[in-house]
Amino acid sequence: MTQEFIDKVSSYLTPDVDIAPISQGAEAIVFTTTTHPYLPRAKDSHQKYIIKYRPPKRYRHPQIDQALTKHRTLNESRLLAKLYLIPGLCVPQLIACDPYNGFIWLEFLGEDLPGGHGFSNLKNFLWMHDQDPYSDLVATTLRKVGRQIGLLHWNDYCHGDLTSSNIVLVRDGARWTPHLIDFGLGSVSNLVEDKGVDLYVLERAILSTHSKHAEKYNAWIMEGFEEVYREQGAKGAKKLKEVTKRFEEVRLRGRKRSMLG
Ligand SMILES: Nc1ncnc2c1ncn2[C@@H]1O[C@H](COP(=O)(O)OP(=O)(O)OP(=O)(O)O)[C@@H](O)[C@H]1O
Repeated sequence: MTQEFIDKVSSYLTPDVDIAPISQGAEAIVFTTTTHPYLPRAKDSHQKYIIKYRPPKRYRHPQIDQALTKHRTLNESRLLAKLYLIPGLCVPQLIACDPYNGFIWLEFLGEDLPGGHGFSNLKNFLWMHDQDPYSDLVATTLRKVGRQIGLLHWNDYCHGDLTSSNIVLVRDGARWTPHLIDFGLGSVSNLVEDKGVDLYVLERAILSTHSKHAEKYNAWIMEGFEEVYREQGAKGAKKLKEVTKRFEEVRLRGRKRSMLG
């Protein structure tokens, strides 16, 4: 992560806002902060927030770059605000958005897993349980992951980059509640194609990182996903058929593609 960006962000936010970089992706630099954008700091509070910043891309024409940053920041913020209102769906709460400068402030989710297993995203959680992959805890958590995706799709939203790192687990006693993060490529969509691709991307992600147990893991995710649709009666069952059929087609296309190289 370049110091130049950190200094730029720090001077824009003023020194009153502490920032610690945690990730630099293709799109954005993500920081944690203990400062809320407009509430006073509670005494002894260890509350953390996320600041997601889309830096300018020098290779783009400045005006196009500004317009794109504004569009993507707004798109992600709007989606999060709408998704947060869907009962049962778990996404980070949107705290503030500065689309012209490419900043989003979010609720911080998750924690460090015990035993140095890293941050509590689904990928690390599955690594942590590599020795007990068929435990009730793993099965229940993966079904809950499937339910989150089911709820997202049933409400006609698609994620666009559904990997196991973009599913954060929040501790709830001895259990975990999956939350979906990173809606930078998300969309409002009723297209079965988009839903099939979401399911395929996650299936591939799990296959590539947890190949030994991937079949079982993906089956549990699909159980949770299907449950949500079936709860909607005949209409849900019909839509489920369409999505799973397209998922199978996307999978076949993916196989052909990987055979051809
Ligand atoms: N609300 C959140 N709570 C906790 N951690 C978060 C949150 N949002 C993002 N992160 C952390 O920051 C990382 C990057 O965030 P995000 O995926 O939104 O950015 P990105 O630039 O689109 O990333 P990438 O290009 O790698 O997909 C996440 O993988 C996660 O570890």
